[in-house]
Amino acid sequence: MALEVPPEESNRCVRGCCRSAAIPLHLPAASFSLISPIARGSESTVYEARLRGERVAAKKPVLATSDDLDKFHYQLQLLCELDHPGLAKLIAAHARPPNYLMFFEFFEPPNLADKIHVEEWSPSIQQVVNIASYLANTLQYLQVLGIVHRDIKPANILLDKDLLPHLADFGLAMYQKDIKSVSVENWKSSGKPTGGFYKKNMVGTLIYMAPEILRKDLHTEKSDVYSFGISVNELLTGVVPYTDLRAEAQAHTVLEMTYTEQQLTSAVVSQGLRPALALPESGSPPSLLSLIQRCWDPDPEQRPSFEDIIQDLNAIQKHLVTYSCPSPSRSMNVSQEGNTEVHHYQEALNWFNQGELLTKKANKLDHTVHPWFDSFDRSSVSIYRPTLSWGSFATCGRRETMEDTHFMLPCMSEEKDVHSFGIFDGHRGAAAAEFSVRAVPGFLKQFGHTTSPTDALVEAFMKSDTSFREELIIHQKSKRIIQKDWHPGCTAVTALIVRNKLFVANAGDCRAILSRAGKPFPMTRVGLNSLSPPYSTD
Ligand SMILES: Nc1ncnc2c1ncn2[C@@H]1O[C@H](COP(=O)(O)OP(=O)(O)OP(=O)(O)O)[C@@H](O)[C@H]1O
Ligand SMILES: [Mn+2]
Repeated sequence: MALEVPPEESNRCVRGCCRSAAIPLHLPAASFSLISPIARGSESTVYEARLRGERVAAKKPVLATSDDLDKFHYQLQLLCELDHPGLAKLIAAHARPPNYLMFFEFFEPPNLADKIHVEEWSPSIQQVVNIASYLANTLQYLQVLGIVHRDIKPANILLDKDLLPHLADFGLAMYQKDIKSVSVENWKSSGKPTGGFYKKNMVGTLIYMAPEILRKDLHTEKSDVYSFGISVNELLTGVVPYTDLRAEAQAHTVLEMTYTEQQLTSAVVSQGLRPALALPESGSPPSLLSLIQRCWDPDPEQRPSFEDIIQDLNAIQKHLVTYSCPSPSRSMNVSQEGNTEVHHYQEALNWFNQGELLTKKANKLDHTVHPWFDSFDRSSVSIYRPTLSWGSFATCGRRETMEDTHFMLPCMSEEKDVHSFGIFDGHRGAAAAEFSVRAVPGFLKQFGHTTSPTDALVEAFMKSDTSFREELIIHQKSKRIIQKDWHPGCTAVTALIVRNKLFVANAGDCRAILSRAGKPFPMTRVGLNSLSPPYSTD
């Protein structure tokens, strides 16, 4: 086998139907090796593997028929189109005989199912809402692309080290348009659906399957909503659906002893049987329990869309955050808002999460160098080390809601001599300020490994600005933001202290003032997007 792959062949599969500018689809044999199996399914085996020295997960499908091969190419085409931080990312594939393999970003076991039922992990309500919310965002992304996943369940959800969920297993995923075309074809050719049609369309895992799927109707986004609801309840209760057991090993036996497949199917379809809902005594907010019940409504039309789900979860999350960690700005927010129930539609999006998600993705890179310290003379042993104290106060002013945000990150990186603080003053709503308060420090950490402090600040500002605009456009396109001509923004000021140097950056009219021996010293110029030269803190 050739060691090198000609460049024109590296980004396409053997048939030429799968192409990607970014993902190599034809690898030299020497570039990868399979180490040991992680999971064996009926359709594929997943291995821990190495790809160009990196630890990855390799999925090797069982390819027994030409139909299996078609499915592999279909899945690969679909995966090549996806790019979202909430997914287990495809990083390469080998789509040529004799080896058909897909390589994914590696996630340390256990997956969410094993975490709940083998480790018997009991997440807090906050953690459940967080996971549900990230997952709903990912599913919303798929829905905008017209994709249904068709196998949402905890075993297909992988966790990163921050316990954020990444959706995996696109073995059954399809474009909604293709599901329709299958049905039309079948009706045309035989006048009624064939057995093959039933088999092809009735996929997924029984306990997570919506009644319409069990009735052999077509799968829609709302069938994914159903499986999502069952999964969130499972996370909340820790119990395998339709059993009262936490540990999976016995649960399967109990499930089989209690119901045959047909009995369970008919109970779910005709008698509205559902898993036992989490109890309010467990601390689950009633709004969360009602959301789960709406997700598993027998009528798909009555189930919320992922858009609705995200909106509900954001409201729940806000409530939880407000009560579990009151901060000056948060509590101010509550007292100012009182119990007004008016929610602006665009505020239903969780901009904090959006900003964080974005930088999380890139922060995975493992860096060792830190050029921020390069500008320091290492020979000067006795450099001045400032003693830091910090605090914040926020007040809402005359507005109805708080539109300003801030972050305080003393000792922001592994290097304890780096500290950062920032304030964002929201304009036309809090969206940009909420997004930036997570995005700017995220990007600062990221760029801190490649550029000088000044460049890192410039880059962090610019990148947050462009990313926020991109997010806005995406959500406007997906109709999560329906308000026309809405242009939220914010001004910003950030202070970055690296050892004994202070760097200040501002955009717009946020000001930083240094008090030097009681004398005010302006660090920023109002109205200009400016970066101040470094000031020695001594
Ligand atoms: N990227 C990954 N990193 C680490 N582990 C993974 C990864 N992808 C999959 N796994 C592990 O392998 C298991 C099976 O993966 P996946 O669901 O993609 O394959 P499958 O053959 O379709 O499985 P099944 O048929 O059982 O649903 C997952 O539950 C997870 O534990
Ligand atoms: Mn799976």
